Amino acid sequence: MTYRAGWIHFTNVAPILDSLELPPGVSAITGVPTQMNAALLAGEVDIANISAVEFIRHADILEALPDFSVSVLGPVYSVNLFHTRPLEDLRRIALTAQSAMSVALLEVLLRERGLSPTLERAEGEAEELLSSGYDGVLRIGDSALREWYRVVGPLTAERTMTTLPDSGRGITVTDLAEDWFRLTGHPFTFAVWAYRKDRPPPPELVQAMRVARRHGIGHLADVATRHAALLGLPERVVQHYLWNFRYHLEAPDRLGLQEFAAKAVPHHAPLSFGQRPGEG
Ligand SMILES: C=C(O[C@@H]1C=C(C(=O)O)C=C[C@H]1O)C(=O)O
Repeated sequence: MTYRAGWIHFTNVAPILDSLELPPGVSAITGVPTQMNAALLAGEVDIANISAVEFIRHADILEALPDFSVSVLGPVYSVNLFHTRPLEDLRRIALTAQSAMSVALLEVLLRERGLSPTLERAEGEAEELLSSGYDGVLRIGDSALREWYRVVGPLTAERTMTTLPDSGRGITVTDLAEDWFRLTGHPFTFAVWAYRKDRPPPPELVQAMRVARRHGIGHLADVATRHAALLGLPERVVQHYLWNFRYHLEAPDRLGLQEFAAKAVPHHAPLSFGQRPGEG
């Protein structure tokens, strides 16, 4: 029987997925986070890089690979709240239907501040939604990265990725991963590679993923050049964006994940991870 994978193929997973060669007997489909979350939970795929919050919510039936994640310490650049008033004054926020993780993170960050604006699902570009009745817009992934750069860019000799302002064109951009870092001092884990406990991946697939990741990270400049062209962004932006991710679910990432789990899903089942290479 074929083993079925579901990949969220945003640019941030390009260093793992672009050069992945699926072993015989493994097939793959792609989609946005909410589609892949649903596909895994419905049993339509056997493994997927899903929103970490769904892994936490379904910790009774899911297990995660022990050494794969999409995490960051500090800003992520592609999970953004675009807003036209200070956070404290926001009344109506448009959420993206693509994401489970960023919505759960936004809810935690608002609750920590004692804020309760109206949250509604609405698609479209942040700038358009901000001029049609919303004072905040949550966006993720490649389009959020592009919109962030349109608002706060361009980079110059003096303005680097770490010194760009957080506003432009009358819009402020709050990077949710950076806000999480200010609140907790921990990394934030957006995605883990989860599978149903009764359908663990064949070892050849996990090994192929490790090989692909090593290749991607070893050739990050090439990956960035290719994706900068696809995204229509400067190479400098995409190289920094990719370099900034933590792809190995290391101890600090797990700490951040546990802390998020305690805040967002208080009564979750214990999180389970497969064996690390060389363990057991
Ligand atoms: C950081 C990102 O990570 C993604 C965001 C997800 C979500 O918001 O549910 C899910 C998987 C991640 O790969 C992003 O795409 O901007």
